[in-house]
Amino acid sequence: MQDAAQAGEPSAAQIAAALDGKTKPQGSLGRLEALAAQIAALQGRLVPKMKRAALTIFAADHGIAAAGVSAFPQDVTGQMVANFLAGGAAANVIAQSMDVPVTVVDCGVRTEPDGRPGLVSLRLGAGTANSLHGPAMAAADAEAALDNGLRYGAAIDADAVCFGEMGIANTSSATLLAHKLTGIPVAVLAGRGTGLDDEALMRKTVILERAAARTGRLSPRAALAEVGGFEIGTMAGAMLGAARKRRIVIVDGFIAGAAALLARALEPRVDRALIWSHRSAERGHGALLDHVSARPLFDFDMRLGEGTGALLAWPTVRAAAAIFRMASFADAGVTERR
Ligand SMILES: Cc1cc2ncn([C@H]3O[C@H](COP(=O)(O)O)[C@@H](O)[C@H]3O)c2cc1C
Ligand SMILES: O=C(O)c1cccnc1
Repeated sequence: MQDAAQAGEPSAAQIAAALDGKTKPQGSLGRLEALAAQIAALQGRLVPKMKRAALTIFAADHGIAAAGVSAFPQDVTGQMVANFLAGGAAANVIAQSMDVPVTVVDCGVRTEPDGRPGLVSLRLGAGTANSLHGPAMAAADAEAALDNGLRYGAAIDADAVCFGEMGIANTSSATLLAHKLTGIPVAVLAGRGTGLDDEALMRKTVILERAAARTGRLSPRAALAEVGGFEIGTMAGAMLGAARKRRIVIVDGFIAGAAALLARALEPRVDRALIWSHRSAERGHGALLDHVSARPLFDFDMRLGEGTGALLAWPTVRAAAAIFRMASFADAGVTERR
């Protein structure tokens, strides 16, 4: 639902009229026009500013990794954090190709990364506990993750924020969180993650169904505490913080999608800031997107995370904002349709 425009800001009708007055057949830029309208409504101006994007990668470890739900060992989380800081990961090279700066936020990697430029510490511990046996984190840590994220997200100096994540076994935490928030069955949401084979996926599904059965219906905050992750909670808070400052939030894949579900559950108005970048190849992502009636911009069979999908959407978001700078029929002396 479109929010009512605030005093002095263009209404949805005024934004639509501005787009319709540009030198093109009405609606001919298709979904780019819908994106443009969303950006103008969020910023409350007819010529929105969309110059700078920034990527943040939220990283943390997950106790449920001990249940054998990932194809990779837990140490890879910390090793990849070092790789991000050295500039060697997929997210780094894609971001660099677009001049987008990268920040890594340590939300609770098992072994604390060495302080390096580009690293922000919002650590809540050395990873979560195994949610198969008990709560992943204390209620106070869930609250702290959201608060840390809120402050961090509000302080990012960019017109659009891309959020990615790193955390071995976090497709499991995202599956459980999305299940608790939406009621979509675990078996629909659980996927291959880093590359489980058929048998390992069956085992993962059984394990996650057991973990889900440990608790009943949960509030959003309780769901984060019971089955979530430090990086997922911090990212959800950052989505809220950035959206409150009227920044576009470009949502990445399955795990970021679960964080967005949490952010929406806490504050439905965040929706006006969210742009769902891509449909991940991770099994449950389609069901998650359908649940929020989101139609992502593209489907590249990607299933990496790190914010790689969000980054690829950035040039399209920037181009969408630019169409407000087109000449109108009147400005350019172009004859309008009969
Ligand atoms: C080398 C490597 C780089 C990654 N970059 C993102 N992920 C992705 O895979 C993980 C989730 O999958 P699962 O739940 O199966 O562990 C997350 O860290 C996610 O960001 C990676 C995974 C690996 C192995
Ligand atoms: O869609 C994602 O974000 C994803 C999928 C698999 C593994 N890591 C991330």
